[in-house]
Parts: sequence; structure tokens; C-alpha cells
Amino acid sequence: MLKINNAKKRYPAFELDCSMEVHPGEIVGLIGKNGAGKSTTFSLTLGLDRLDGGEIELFGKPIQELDDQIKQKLGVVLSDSTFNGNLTIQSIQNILKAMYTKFQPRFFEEKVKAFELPRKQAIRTFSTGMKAKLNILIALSHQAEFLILDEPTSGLDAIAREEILDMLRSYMEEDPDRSILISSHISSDLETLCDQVFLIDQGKMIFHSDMDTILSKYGILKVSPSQFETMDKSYLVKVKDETFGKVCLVNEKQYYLENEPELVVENANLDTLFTMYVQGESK
Ligand SMILES: Nc1ncnc2c1ncn2[C@@H]1O[C@H](COP(=O)(O)OP(=O)(O)OP(=O)(O)O)[C@@H](O)[C@H]1O
Repeated sequence: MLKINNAKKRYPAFELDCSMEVHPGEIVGLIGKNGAGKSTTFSLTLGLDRLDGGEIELFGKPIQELDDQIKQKLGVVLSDSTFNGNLTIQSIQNILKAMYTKFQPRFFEEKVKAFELPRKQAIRTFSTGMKAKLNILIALSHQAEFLILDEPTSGLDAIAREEILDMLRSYMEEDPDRSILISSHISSDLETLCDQVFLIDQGKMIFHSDMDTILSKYGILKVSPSQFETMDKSYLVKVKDETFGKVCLVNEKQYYLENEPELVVENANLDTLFTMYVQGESK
């Protein structure tokens, strides 16, 4: 679906060099703190920015050859993407109908109603949440094979976020070959949705794993300085100083549960893993 091989972008104060893949049937999450390079990766993937090196292939074709046929197969939400603010949902629907051969008017109208979005009001008057809902509806409205979603749930309350995540799950269930690449600041959203997760920091991919491995293997140990001195460090990935001692990220929590019963082993989630990878030190 998508293959990014050492894609490079150089700005005066930032350099991106990243590789990642999205296979058919996968939901892949991209996490990174503000300014890590997520939006730059998305822009390069869509050919909106010029590559300074490396290769990107979408549907098996170099991104430089992105044509209308491929664009029909993509559903996109970009953080700054929106239609002209004077347009209404009514007029946007007409535009989408003309743009996409597989535009689904019934789906679009049903969801507009379900989200209680006004059809005849200029979209510049919409709240952040209303705009976010509209953007995701637009991306889902033409039976795309691949969704590329940069922060699609940003600005949404918990209930609306869950509705969007459910829509994405239904979208995947309709066709096993569909894929999603999604970024979010809200790790819990990605945790319940994604099959694979990539972590980007300062323009580089610093971690990649499938979600099952993260949840089943990774753990957090909170240890005193003396416990840290004596503990087995074979599966220690990152360490961070805290007032009580150290927080340790380990990638074989079962080993510590079985062999170091005096240590408290907590499950790692995407949030803790992200924090430890970005703020922690390697052993
Ligand atoms: N056109 C540009 N010119 C110069 N620097 C840029 C340009 N676009 C992005 N950058 C820089 O590239 C870096 C990465 O930005 P990017 O928007 O990709 O981060 P991000 O991970 O999407 O952040 P956020 O979560 O805040 O949206 C930032 O330091 C940003 O200032």
C-alpha cells in the first residue's frame, strides 16, 4: 500500500529521514510529539512536498507518478486541510460527487445527519469538532482503499472520538484489503485501533512494533536506586530518573514477574512507551 524508504526532507532547523510501510489490511499509527515530523511525513507521502532524498511508493508506484486513478483510491485528512470557508455541506457534496467516481451520497447524507451537521451553513462558522467530523466524512465518502489521516480526532470530545473510531473500524470490516495510516496525539485512540505503531522523534523513526507485542511484552518497573543496582538488566530498554528512584521500560515483563518477584511490574501502554522512548535513556 505504502512504502517509505529513507524519505528525506531538509528544513533550516529540521531534518526528516524516515522509513515505514503500510500493508493491505493494516491500521498503522504514527505517534510523535509536537514538531517530530508527522505532518511532514504525511505531506511527502501525498506528494504535496518535494522529497530531498529517498523513495516513497503508493500502490506500488513512485509518489512522483501520483495520478488521478491513485487519488480516487485515497481518503485524506490533513491537519490544515479544509474546503473554502464560504462553502456549505450541500455544495461540498456536489464537489465530491464530481470529484470521485465512487462517491456515496447516501452514506454521506446519513452521517451528516447523525453528526447533526447543518447542511446550509457556511463551514467557516463550524466549531473545531464540527470541522473535524466533516473532514473525516469527506475522507470516508468515496470508498477509498487507503485512508491517510493526520490527527483526525483532534478537537473532538470523547464521545465524538469514539464515533469516529467506530466508523474507521466499520470501514476496515467492509473490505479486508483496506488500510489506514493515522496519527494522533491521543495514544489511547491508537492503542484500541492500530495493528502497528511507529514512533517518530526529531525526524527519525525510533521505534516500531505491532500493538499486540507492546501490550503483551512491554512492562514498566518502578524501582529504588538499590533495586536498580541489583536487578537483571537483560530486558531493560529505557530508564528514566524519578524522585523515588528509576522507571524502567522492559520488553519481557513476564521474565521479571517470574524471576524478580520483589519488583512491581506494571503493564506498559502506548503512552508510557512513548514517554519512555522520548524522555528515557538507553541502558
Ligand atoms: N515549510 C517549512 N519550513 C520550515 N520548517 C518547516 C516547514 N514545515 C515544517 N517545518 C518544521 O519541521 C518540523 C516538523 O514539523 P511537522 O509539522 O512535521 O511536525 P508534527 O510532528 O506534525 O507536529 P505537530 O504534532 O505539532 O503537528 C518542525 O520543526 C517544523 O517547524
